[in-house]
Amino acid sequence: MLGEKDIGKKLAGEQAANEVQDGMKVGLGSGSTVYWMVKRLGERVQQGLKVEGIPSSNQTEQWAKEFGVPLTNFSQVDYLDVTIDGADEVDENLNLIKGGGGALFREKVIAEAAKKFVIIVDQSKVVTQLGAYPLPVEVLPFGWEMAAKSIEALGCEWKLRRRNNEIFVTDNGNYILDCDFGMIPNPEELHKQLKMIVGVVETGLFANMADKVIIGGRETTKTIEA
Ligand SMILES: O=C(CO)[C@H](O)[C@H](O)COP(=O)(O)O
Repeated sequence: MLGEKDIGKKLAGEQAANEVQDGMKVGLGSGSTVYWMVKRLGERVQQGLKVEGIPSSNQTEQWAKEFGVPLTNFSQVDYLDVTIDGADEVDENLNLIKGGGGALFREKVIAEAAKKFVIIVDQSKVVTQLGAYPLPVEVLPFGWEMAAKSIEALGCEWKLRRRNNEIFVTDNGNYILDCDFGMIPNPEELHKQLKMIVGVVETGLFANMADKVIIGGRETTKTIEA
């Protein structure tokens, strides 16, 4: 049986998939909310919907194949009609923290490539200000310790992400630093500062990018548009 959060994720994911139109090129985000979106999209493909997706992670690629969503890549298409992705936090201005699953770099690429960027979350992800969730920052393995020192100097405590006692390695072969900055009053400025640091590949701050957020509750969804 699904818990309350999972019901919200499923409702939001399915609604976003239901809004995809015939012929669209779709950026497929990552995470457990995206799972429901890809599953529903696959059902619609079986019913005749024509779409092509670009996945943002190996896991999403696997789900797309499992559910029968046709895939393409950036050598075949130069834009996406819509990208649908989850988030770890969403603030009142639709700024996001992403990267809990470690797919933030590819997620940012498919978000940038899309005419419309739609976020799907359960109610628990909505906050007044970003920062309770530690900010994921993807760094190159070579000299990551140097990048970590520079990031720390911006005022955070960081942890190198591990999984099963091993260093977590992204689909791009990089590491993730989970950075606790406390509350983040200016996400765009912090993102810019982090991107200046040598070795930082991408940050999980998605400032002023989302066009629409679908929030799944226990029984219904609520939509906020930018
Ligand atoms: O940014 C992400 C992965 O890098 C995910 O979209 C984010 O972590 C939300 O995941 P979930 O839907 O499982 O809560």
